[in-house]
Amino acid sequence: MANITQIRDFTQECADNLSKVIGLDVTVIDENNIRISGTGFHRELIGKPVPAGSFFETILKTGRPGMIFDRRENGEKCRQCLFNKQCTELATMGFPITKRNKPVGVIGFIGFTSGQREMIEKHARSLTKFLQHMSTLFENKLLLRDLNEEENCQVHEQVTVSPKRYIFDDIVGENEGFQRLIQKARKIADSPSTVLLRGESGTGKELIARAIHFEGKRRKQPFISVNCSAIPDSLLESELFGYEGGAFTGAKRQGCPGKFELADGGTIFLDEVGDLPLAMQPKLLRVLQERCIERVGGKNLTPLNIRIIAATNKDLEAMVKNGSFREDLYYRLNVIPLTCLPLKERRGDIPALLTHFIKKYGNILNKNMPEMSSRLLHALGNHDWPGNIRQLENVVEYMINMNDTGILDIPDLPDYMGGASLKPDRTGNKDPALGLTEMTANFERSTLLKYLYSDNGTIDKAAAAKKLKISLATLYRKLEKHGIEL
Ligand SMILES: Nc1ncnc2c1ncn2[C@@H]1O[C@H](COP(=O)(O)OP(=O)(O)OP(=O)(O)O)[C@@H](O)[C@H]1O
Repeated sequence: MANITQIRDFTQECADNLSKVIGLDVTVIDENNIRISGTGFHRELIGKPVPAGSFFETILKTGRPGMIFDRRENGEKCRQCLFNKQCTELATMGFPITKRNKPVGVIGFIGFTSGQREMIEKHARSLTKFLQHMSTLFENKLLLRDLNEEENCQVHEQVTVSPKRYIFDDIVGENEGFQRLIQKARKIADSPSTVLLRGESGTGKELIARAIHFEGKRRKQPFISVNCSAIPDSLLESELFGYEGGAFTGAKRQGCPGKFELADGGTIFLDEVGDLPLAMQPKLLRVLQERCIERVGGKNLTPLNIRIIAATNKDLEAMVKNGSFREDLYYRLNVIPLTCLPLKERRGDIPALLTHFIKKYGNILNKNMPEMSSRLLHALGNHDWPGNIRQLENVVEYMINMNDTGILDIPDLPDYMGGASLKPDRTGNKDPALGLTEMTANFERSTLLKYLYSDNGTIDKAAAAKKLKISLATLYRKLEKHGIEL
């Protein structure tokens, strides 16, 4: 269950803005008497406890708002405070922040000058009302967080409000095409425009969607991920758009917000958007066009401020042609198309990805970082990777679990990798239907890959050319012919 400390970025942002507009200092404390936000003098005290016996502590204990117009005259309210003698505040007012009727913090205004003291006295009523509204806003924020966490654990695991924060620096890959993609993604992180991520499964689409969100202006707001293909058609509409109380049998009495509402202010990631049933497509189109939603069983439109990032591995253009995907929706989604390259087109990134995953799973599984034999590196560099980076990651996780020699090698590979076919000197001639030309090309490709890696696993083109008795220029030509990017 969320506590006020978890929304301290938000409370600080509110405190800063309020202070700027109203001209008083603002502070917020949590249920343990720790100052979590503050402006002016109190900014320096964030993270520290407020003095024992303070006026704010009393508000927290009693759950009742209070004010001191002039500390010099109403001194009795501060008598218990340990800081009483040194305190330079002239006037103050505080309002409890409650969650389900229980005080969980206090928000208050403070005046240090006589001008500020007069302001508090003169506008006491409206300032109290204002603090009350702020307190309600914080409570709503906490309740929404709880709801998100609750939803996260519910039946539809595919719909997540995930805390996984990725930034572009977490994304591994030096391949030129991949770097171009990252540059474009960085450029549009702050923009509100819709993004359509394309690419095979496991190529990093969600990772990039998260990095766009967490490096953009919306980073402090929710990132809601929805896998459109995993939610039964009958539930999809209420999951996405929410429902009003009594909208259908079994509906919660108070209704329920949908994922679009939960993403308000932030980003919704619609994964597998190509699997959205035709009947749902006009509803998504409406959100894209009008930026508002209507709950199931509702009569009102709710305006939303959301960024939409969609992803698919489907051939949407072919789907538009055969009528299974609406053309108008396709164009609305395809504003900023970004394509993630399959691993086979960026094999040069395999060593760096392997190192990255070895480090990751070495840490997770609490094992010393194992090394990798160069023949395993050759073999993995040469594999087809139909499951792309996700498959590569799974293979590393499996091997680290199984290995106890400290050096990962071919025998550590999972059986489903087809052990023998991964031997480093494989020719790739598994398919009996291949003709001599393809067999020769496959052999040439795997030989190039085999020789490119030096014994310590690094790539050495000059040494490879020398061993293969070809010039460096010929080596480059062949690498290009086989689409090997290093
Ligand atoms: N460039 C990368 N650097 C580090 N890890 C990566 C990279 N690309 C993908 N991964 C990892 O690979 C896994 C799959 O990535 P992700 O879920 O983003 O792929 P996807 O294209 O969205 O897959 P799907 O289409 O199946 O949903 C994740 O664990 C992710 O962390």
